[in-house]
Amino acid sequence: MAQVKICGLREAAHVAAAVEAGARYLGFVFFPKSPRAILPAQAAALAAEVPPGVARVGLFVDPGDALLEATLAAAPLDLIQLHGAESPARVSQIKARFGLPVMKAVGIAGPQDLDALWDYALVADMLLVDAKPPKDAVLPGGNGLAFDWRLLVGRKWLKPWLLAGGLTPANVAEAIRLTGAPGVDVSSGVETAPGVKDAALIRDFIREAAP
Ligand SMILES: O=C(O)c1ccccc1N[C@@H]1O[C@H](COP(=O)(O)O)[C@@H](O)[C@H]1O
Repeated sequence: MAQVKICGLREAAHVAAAVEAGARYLGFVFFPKSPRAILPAQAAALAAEVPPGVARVGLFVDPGDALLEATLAAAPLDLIQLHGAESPARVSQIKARFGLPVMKAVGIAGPQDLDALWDYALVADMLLVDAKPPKDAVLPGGNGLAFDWRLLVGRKWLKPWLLAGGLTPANVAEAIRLTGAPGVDVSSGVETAPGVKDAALIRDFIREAAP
């Protein structure tokens, strides 16, 4: 049964829907350019309602220490998701300085991108295997774009990992079957418009991913 992360949550009703349906990770986006961006104080209010056993994930894009410090001081988080161009050294530095596990996102467009997963597996606690964004994209993730899942067939990494990128209630079961992903992460695929989550889609997604 695949573990599910629902990312980009901003409303208590959607947090509750995800938790009740069995989500294992809930993501809060601390990247101002995202339509899913949330303030630390708002995330803190949502995070306070999350029961033990469900991890509260803070998503950052190339964050400086000051942003991490201020966000972590305001909102209780269990896992830091790094979704920018952070180097392996920066991942190690953030882990050491802030004392939280780190999940590093790696964008995949072709077989040449898979090597980076090995480098990050040495320093990150988890990997997030996502589609590489188009060159002109404003967001480095959360674009609802999938990559060729066949690239992952038969691959294993040293760390737990989640599959992401263009997943929806309609395709997530096939994505898990093909790749063997132990977990999946979704944002756009459970929305009716960018940044607008839908409780029914959240439930559908979790049911399809973790039947
Ligand atoms: O969701 C966002 O707005 C976002 C912004 C910046 C970086 C990553 C973001 N989301 C992550 O992107 C992937 C895939 O999202 P989608 O399902 O294709 O929309 C997922 O890991 C989100 O956590």
